[in-house]
Amino acid sequence: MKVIKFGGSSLANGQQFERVVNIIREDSQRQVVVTSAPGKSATESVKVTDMLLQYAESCISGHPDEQLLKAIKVRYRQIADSFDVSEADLATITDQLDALNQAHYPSYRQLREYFAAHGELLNAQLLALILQSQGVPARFVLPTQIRFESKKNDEAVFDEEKSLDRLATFPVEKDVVYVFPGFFGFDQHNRIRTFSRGGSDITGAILAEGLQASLYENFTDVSAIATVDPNVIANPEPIKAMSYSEMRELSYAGFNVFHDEAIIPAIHGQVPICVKNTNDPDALGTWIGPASQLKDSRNITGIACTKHFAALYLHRYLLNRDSQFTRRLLALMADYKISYEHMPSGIDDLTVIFNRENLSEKQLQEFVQAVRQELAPDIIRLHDQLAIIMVVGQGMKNRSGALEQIIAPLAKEKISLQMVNQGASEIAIMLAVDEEDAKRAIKAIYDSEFA
Ligand SMILES: Nc1ncnc2c1ncn2[C@@H]1O[C@H](COP(=O)(O)OP(=O)(O)O)[C@@H](O)[C@H]1O
Ligand SMILES: N[C@@H](CC(=O)OP(=O)(O)O)C(=O)O
Repeated sequence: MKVIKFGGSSLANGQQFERVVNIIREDSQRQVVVTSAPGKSATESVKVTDMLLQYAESCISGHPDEQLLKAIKVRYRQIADSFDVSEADLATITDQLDALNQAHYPSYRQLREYFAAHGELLNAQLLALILQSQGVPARFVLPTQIRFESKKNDEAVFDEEKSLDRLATFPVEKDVVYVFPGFFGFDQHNRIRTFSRGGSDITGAILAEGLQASLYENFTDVSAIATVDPNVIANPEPIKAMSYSEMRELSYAGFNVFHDEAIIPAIHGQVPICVKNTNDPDALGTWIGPASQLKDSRNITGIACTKHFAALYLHRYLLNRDSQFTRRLLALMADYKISYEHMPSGIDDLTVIFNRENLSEKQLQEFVQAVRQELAPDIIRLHDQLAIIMVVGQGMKNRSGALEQIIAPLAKEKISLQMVNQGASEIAIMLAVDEEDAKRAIKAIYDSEFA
């Protein structure tokens, strides 16, 4: 049995749904289907999830945007119109949108999540109806198996163990196609909670693990994962195969074609993943699995980049002897809700690199001031507007000269390197450069390996 997930671009309109139906019918092993909400395509410029979140804000403000609600219904109607879905059946779906603003929610956060989840909830119901109308024995499944724990601060934490327990008793009958909505599940109070954005990939992965699928197929709008984000460099080399660890490093560092947290259930279940293109289903796509099964591994598999980082450099004589220094720094970071990404250190120096995207300038300055006061470093320096480039490759493991090969093209291009970390992960090298140099740096490294 295979789990097959379709992203928002694959389910954006009626034409895309036709392709999806054909892909499901083509292989009788494709029995567990996960849907995203209708996304963007050449003709649709907005994701339904974003429309629902905007609608949620209008309801919170006390002025529900009825035009927007209508526009969301139109998205589902346009899909239904491409098939044989009756008015009555469509109404069972769109009526659920009318009910959104009538329910009571424990918090605004939960209201937003509940509204957003309806993008996938309704799309899965619609796909099940469409499959049935085409003679496929499809069943919609409310994902009560996907479990979250709502914490005191209202955060929802995914509970893999409880989810697996529930999935262990899920009966997969021969020839039946099960359609699950992605992106959300239920907490201990049986209230809807969602993953972070792009989280339908995680639903697919946990179903693949829990139902012991032979393959997790993830259908999107590119024929393979490329060595570099195609929005940064045009027509980059495709990656035919890579290890779970390579994919996790690359997706965390900026390849948002696949959610980084979706790798973990796949690893636990040892289910290989194949990323494929709904618009070109015969293309081989990218295979992701255990490193031991890779036939050959290049020095560099991929180069990912994320902007909006800052580095705080601290210097104090004999800093390494002060066992409390790092602990107090991390406590301050927790107070400001900043989580660090990298922390290279030396005898007298420590740099902490963090994503500052959700910090205002004022919050950032307050944090720096608090560090100055609490820790009294001899030198404190903030380097803002950094881009983090992760160069990832299974082939770099235990290979001397890997770092030199990556850095040499940057020196040639006179790009100044703010930081390098070839730390805990033996398959990834982190480079920090000024944001304005990021694209040139990626191109220089890419050209030296692939051009
Ligand atoms: N390295 C990469 N290789 C391929 N696509 C990438 C890469 N990095 C980012 N992307 C982007 O990811 C997109 C697919 O992800 P997404 O838009 O979330 O699709 P879906 O709608 O299927 O969930 C691609 O169209 C591409 O713009
Ligand atoms: N629809 C949700 C969840 C998701 O996974 O979407 P997609 O598969 O289109 O990335 C989002 O937009 O975040």
